[in-house]
Amino acid sequence: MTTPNRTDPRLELINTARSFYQKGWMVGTAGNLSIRLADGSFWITASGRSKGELLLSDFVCIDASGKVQASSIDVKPSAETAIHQILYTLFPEAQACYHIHSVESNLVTNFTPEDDLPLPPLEMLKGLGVYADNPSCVIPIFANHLQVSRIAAEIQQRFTNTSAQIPALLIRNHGVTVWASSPTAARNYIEIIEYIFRYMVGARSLGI
Ligand SMILES: CSC[C@@H](O)[C@@H](O)C(=O)COP(=O)(O)O
Ligand SMILES: [Zn+2]
Repeated sequence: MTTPNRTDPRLELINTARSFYQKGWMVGTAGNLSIRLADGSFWITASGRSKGELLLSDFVCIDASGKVQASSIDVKPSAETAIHQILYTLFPEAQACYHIHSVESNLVTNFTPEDDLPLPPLEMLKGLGVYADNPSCVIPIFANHLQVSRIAAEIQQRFTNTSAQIPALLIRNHGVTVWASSPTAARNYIEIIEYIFRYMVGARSLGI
């Protein structure tokens, strides 16, 4: 294993996973996080590891062609690596991709049978890059296939045909994924989209 230094991206992912775990968004082994490096490779959480207590050894490096790098072959990559891979391909500016399983991100996927969920016109949308008066914004919902490669293929198909209004997507009864140009931005996007989902669930329970 390589020796970590202060700029080792795995340290950022360990801290972020612990923070998301404490918020109840990465309980048990749920969710996966990745950071892309300058050479196109990316570090991703290993499959089935407790996200509240990740170690430097709980990561796999995937090279730009999608193969596990030789130094990581004894660790199994996240089962959802194909989703990170396709998002990095679709959005070349993306440097981080975070996927979490909050209760609210599951609940809101049942608010519509359609493959787009309208978001309320909240000020917080500006934090996702939506600047408009009374914005009309949607987040795409994908089916949760057991075969993750099918989810990745449908993401590819959809974003090849339609641009993304916000850097986030939902998988039905599963969770939310964001991509961003930096790890800090990805963390902010997760926190902002979660605030919006919490608002939506609260508003529905109040009947407004
Ligand atoms: C708690 S099971 C969740 C998994 O099936 C999956 O959806 C997930 O997010 C974590 O899978 P992993 O392979 O550990 O990255
Ligand atoms: Zn998941």
